[in-house]
Amino acid sequence: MLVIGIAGGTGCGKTTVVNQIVEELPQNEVGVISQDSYYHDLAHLTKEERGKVNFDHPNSIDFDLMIAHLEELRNGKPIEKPIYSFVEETRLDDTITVHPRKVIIVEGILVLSNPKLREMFDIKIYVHADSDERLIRRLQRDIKERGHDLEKVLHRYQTAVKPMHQQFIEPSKEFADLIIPNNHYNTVAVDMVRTIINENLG
Ligand SMILES: Nc1ncnc2c1ncn2[C@@H]1O[C@H](COP(=O)(O)OP(=O)(O)O)[C@@H](O)[C@H]1O
Ligand SMILES: Nc1ccn([C@@H]2O[C@H](COP(=O)(O)O)[C@@H](O)[C@H]2O)c(=O)n1
Repeated sequence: MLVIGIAGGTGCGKTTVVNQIVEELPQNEVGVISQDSYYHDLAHLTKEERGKVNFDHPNSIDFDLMIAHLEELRNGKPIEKPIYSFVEETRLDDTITVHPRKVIIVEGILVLSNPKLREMFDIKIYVHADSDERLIRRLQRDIKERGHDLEKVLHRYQTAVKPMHQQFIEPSKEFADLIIPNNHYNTVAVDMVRTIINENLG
């Protein structure tokens, strides 16, 4: 199994890049695990309390479960991946079965900052976009898709997203084998990653 880790700050385009990579590959050969699925279950907190959690700090992620799941997949076993609701800001009761695949892509803001997880990647990629680009994209996405208002997005950006990016995410760039510039759509880089994957599938 080939395991590819893809990190980068919020709004840099990780999900978009992963979708573009996967789009033209055989569906049953490639699987995706997103760090977003592994936020700790906060069902015991009220919605107001959940709203105050720092979702950009490594402690907000259940890395133990994420690593255990990746190990299971590498051992040829299926996993029950949690489902996270950004609107409710907690895990849902349901899970999704993910089967082992020849290629697994693991994406998320902090996936290169966790040493144990990082060691499991055969290829480490960091997607870069300037912070102003990322903030603009984040504002548009969170208001449209994640049920947040302008004030909430900006407050979170200043109090958690930006400081955690500087402390944990940006420094993890040094572990990358490949940095994808993504201020603009980067089809060349996407094609290159797809070529590497195809070589492994073939
Ligand atoms: N290169 C790009 N140029 C313009 N918009 C982009 C680009 N890449 C992604 N986006 C848009 O930015 C938003 C955030 O992208 P997404 O892939 O969800 O980022 P991430 O997963 O890193 O948070 C989405 O609305 C997406 O359509
Ligand atoms: N309840 C939550 C949980 C997380 N976030 C934000 O998601 C960002 C990471 O996801 P990306 O798709 O943007 O990489 C992270 O910056 C968290 O602040 C949230 O808004 N609400």
